Amino acid sequence: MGAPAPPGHYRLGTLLHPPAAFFGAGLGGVPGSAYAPSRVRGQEGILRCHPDLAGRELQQGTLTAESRREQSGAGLTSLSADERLRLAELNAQYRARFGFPFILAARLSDRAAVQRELARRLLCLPAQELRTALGEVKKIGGLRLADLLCADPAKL
Ligand SMILES: NC(=O)N[C@H]1NC(=O)NC1=O
Repeated sequence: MGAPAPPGHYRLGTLLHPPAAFFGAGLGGVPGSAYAPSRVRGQEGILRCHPDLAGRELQQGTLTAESRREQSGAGLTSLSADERLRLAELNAQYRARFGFPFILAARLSDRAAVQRELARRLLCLPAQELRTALGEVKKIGGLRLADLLCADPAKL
């Protein structure tokens, strides 16, 4: 057994053996109850398990291997100091506005698009943003699962 994941991380295992909240309160959707407070709390809890893009964990080298690979693929490991600062400011504004970190499937993006998308989504309404962020979590999980199964993500 390895060391437990540092706070603020989710591990692949949590995507593959998720708590009931992941599918029940989290990503599933029973029409009519989608905005019950406990459901929203469960969903936000899932989002808060994600590390910031180009955030502290990346700088400190404490990201999971999967996150590091994804963030590196989007060019977030080779940002200039200015780009890093700008992203940190936007991440902080986003977290202050929505109460959870900005989430994007980094493997489907690049450094310019990450910053553009972060600035755009900062202006969205909270309920809409919650849906978008959960959609990104699904994409990240789907891509990781496809890797494990050596499958085409579009066919999962
Ligand atoms: N905040 C955030 O989106 N983090 C994640 N996204 C991704 O593709 N890998 C991550 O670590």
